[in-house]
Amino acid sequence: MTPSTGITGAMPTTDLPDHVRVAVLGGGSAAERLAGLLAGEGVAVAVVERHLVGGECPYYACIPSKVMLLTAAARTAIGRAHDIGAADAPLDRGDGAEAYRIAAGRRDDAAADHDDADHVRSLRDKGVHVIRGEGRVCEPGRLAVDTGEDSHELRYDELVLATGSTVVVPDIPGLAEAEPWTFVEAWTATERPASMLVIGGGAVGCEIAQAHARFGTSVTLVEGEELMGGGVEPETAEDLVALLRADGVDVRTHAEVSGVDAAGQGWRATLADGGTVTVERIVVATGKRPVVDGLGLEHLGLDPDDLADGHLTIDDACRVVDADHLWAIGDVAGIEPFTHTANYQGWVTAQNLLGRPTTADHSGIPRTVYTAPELAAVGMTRAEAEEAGHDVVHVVFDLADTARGSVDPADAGRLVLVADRSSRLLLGASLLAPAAGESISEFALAIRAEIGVDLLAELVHPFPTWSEGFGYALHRLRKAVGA
Ligand SMILES: Cc1cc2nc3c(=O)[nH]c(=O)nc-3n(C[C@H](O)[C@H](O)[C@H](O)COP(=O)(O)OP(=O)(O)OC[C@H]3O[C@@H](n4cnc5c(N)ncnc54)[C@H](O)[C@@H]3O)c2cc1C
Ligand SMILES: NC(=O)c1ccc[n+]([C@@H]2O[C@H](COP(=O)([O-])OP(=O)(O)OC[C@H]3O[C@@H](n4cnc5c(N)ncnc54)[C@H](O)[C@@H]3O)[C@@H](O)[C@H]2O)c1
Repeated sequence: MTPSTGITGAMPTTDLPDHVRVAVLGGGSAAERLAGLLAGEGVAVAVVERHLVGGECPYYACIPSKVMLLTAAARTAIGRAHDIGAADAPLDRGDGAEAYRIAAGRRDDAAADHDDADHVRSLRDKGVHVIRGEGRVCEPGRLAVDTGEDSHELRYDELVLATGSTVVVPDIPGLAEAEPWTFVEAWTATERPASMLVIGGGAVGCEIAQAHARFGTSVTLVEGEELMGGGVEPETAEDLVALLRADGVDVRTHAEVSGVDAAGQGWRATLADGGTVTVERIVVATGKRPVVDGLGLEHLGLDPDDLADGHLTIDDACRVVDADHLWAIGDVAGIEPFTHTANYQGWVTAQNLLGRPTTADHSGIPRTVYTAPELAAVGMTRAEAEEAGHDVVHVVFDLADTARGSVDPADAGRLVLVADRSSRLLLGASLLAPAAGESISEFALAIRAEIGVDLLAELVHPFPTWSEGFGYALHRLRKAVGA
């Protein structure tokens, strides 16, 4: 399914500027933050967007997924309340179809029915030129923008690439014929499939799997490695597996889909171990790559085929290395690709373009999977810390061993903390707990501000919260680094 796009607020081509100080290619989260800040200080800035101003986050990604996950969690809470005698009506787990439809209505309201008029208005009110069209560099200092009606030439002094990322579809025989969904279809569909195979167990795959399972879809999740592809500590990845299984998801880690073929009204996936899974719908959630092709970067001396890891290399001011007057922010820069990073890099770049030298520090950027409970991580895993040459110590703390855990045992996951023995600094944290995305900021601050484990261990946490357990874990970590 291709969602409808609200092409509203289009600028008449006669009003398009010929020259701006800063041109921003792509109009997602990163661009909105940057352009708004620059225009607010009187800089002539244009944003060129080929689809929806606001990018993926408000319409297809962060916002719709969180509405569905939160609604699914509320539905599960009703079931639990019934189980402990606090609610009369039992949850009919067999029929989530109607609940899904209602949730999808809320979701589409939150996504403004894929109409970007508010985002366009907000930018224009700040004085940003919003140009609807596909942009590409035609020579240094010039962009050609295909507006659909004609080609407009826009001259710029500085160019900021904010073109985001695109889904990577694995090369599996027969998969293309099955017309697999990506996150776009999964988070815009008005009906939920009866059964679904999700390929890839990163944030996208886990969020899709849990929400759909909780609305009654029969979900199988196949991940080639551990869940989250090794990006979080193994204990919290195991907790996530247990959580999804408790929701009825058939989780297969270290598994591979070797082929897909038609089976009745659906699709049969054959796994490398010889097993098969037959489903109505296949969803691909195997990662994304930066959008660097077709932007005319060769006119700026860059060859997209030669980029390390497929993304542009930026310095700590967000300037593209080995290019002049070129900056990159958000997913296209390939560093901690989240909306909060896009916003942060937009701010850093704005400061630099405004003549206030500012460096980006990506050390304390949190990563959260919004399952219920949430999985959040920041900094390095112990494997990454060892690889980086640190003298690593780590502790694993079970949050069930807290007063809060005795009150709410179903939600207790684990906290893993990683520190460097010689510097006595925290290097990383992975946490599976309710609202982990909120409480991970404590560890993000510690990493970013280099607060040592001795002081952290003396912080007093409220009783009886999950964070009380952080105190116990930090005391153990202090002991582990030694006197
Ligand atoms: C399912 C899902 C859920 C997510 N949930 C979260 C979450 O909860 N929290 C979080 O922090 N992050 C989340 N993310 C990540 C987040 O969506 C991205 O990191 C963020 O949106 C990146 O912003 P951006 O501005 O770099 O890119 P985008 O939002 O992708 O914007 C780039 C824009 O550039 C445009 N463009 C590209 N090429 C051209 C061109 N040649 N001319 C004109 N326009 C062009 C595109 O149309 C697009 O609108 C999620 C991602 C997914 C896929
Ligand atoms: N809550 C959030 O902040 C949030 C939510 C969703 C997405 N995102 C962002 O969106 C981007 C894309 O997320 P994603 O989950 O698609 O990508 P990802 O790269 O984070 O995870 C992809 C997963 O798929 C696995 N995989 C790859 N190929 C496979 C194959 N052929 N078979 C089985 N497994 C395979 C990988 O091992 C990995 O675990 C990321 O940058 C992510 O951070 C963020």
